[in-house]
Amino acid sequence: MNQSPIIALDFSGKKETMEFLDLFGNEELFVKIGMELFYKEGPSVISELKDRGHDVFLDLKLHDIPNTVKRAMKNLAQMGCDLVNVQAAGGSVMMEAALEGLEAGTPAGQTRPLCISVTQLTSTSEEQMQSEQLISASLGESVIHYARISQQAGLDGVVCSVQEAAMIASQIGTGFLTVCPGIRPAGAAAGDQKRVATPQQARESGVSSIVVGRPITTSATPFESYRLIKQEWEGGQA
Ligand SMILES: O=C(O)c1cc(=O)[nH]c(=O)n1[C@@H]1O[C@H](COP(=O)(O)O)[C@@H](O)[C@H]1O
Repeated sequence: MNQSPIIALDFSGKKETMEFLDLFGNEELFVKIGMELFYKEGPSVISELKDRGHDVFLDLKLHDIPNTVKRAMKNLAQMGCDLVNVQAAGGSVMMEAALEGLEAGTPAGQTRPLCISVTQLTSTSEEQMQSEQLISASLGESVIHYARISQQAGLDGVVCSVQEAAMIASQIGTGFLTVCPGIRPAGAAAGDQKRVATPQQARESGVSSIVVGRPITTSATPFESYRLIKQEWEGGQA
């Protein structure tokens, strides 16, 4: 998978999104389309981003009964995105169904989008997980458990925080993707994120990919912020 930091394009519409991307010139990016943008613009935003040469993570976090997820994934596979996701809490049968849908929908001659599951949102603390989801295990144990059932279902990896990534690599294997949001350069505001880490900590923990939104999208100089985060993530000098 493309190793560039994945930029979360959490914008309200296409115009704002494209104006933002124009600031990056010809840089080939890995971008993430979330619910806000997709629910406004629909599939056309994916093809426009692909036409601009970007890799696309479509982050809709599917979580429904297996039949519904399978049929939805069949449609998403036809949109040309590179990476999609589901909520691991939907269960292993739902995750298997997601893969079946993706395989059925992938046009002949193309590779199916990678599929990862969200374990515990990076905006969730251990205390909140235990009191609201009534999970008595630790947050780390819950993430590992979800990672294990996701791998058994055939998924390509998980979304987790940097804090759990090394444990997943050692217990599940390094070929299994760990895609980590909650990335904050030193001193940046955490906002609603609870399990945060710097790009350097992400690199040192061996995560596969980082997802970065507001530290880039709300910056006065987005391309410069992206460049610095990428440098720190790759281990170069800022
Ligand atoms: O699936 C995701 O992408 C995701 C999972 C998760 O556990 N936490 C999380 O923050 N995300 C997404 O990652 C992005 C993080 O954005 P910032 O907090 O602005 O950097 C947002 O678009 C979230 O929707």
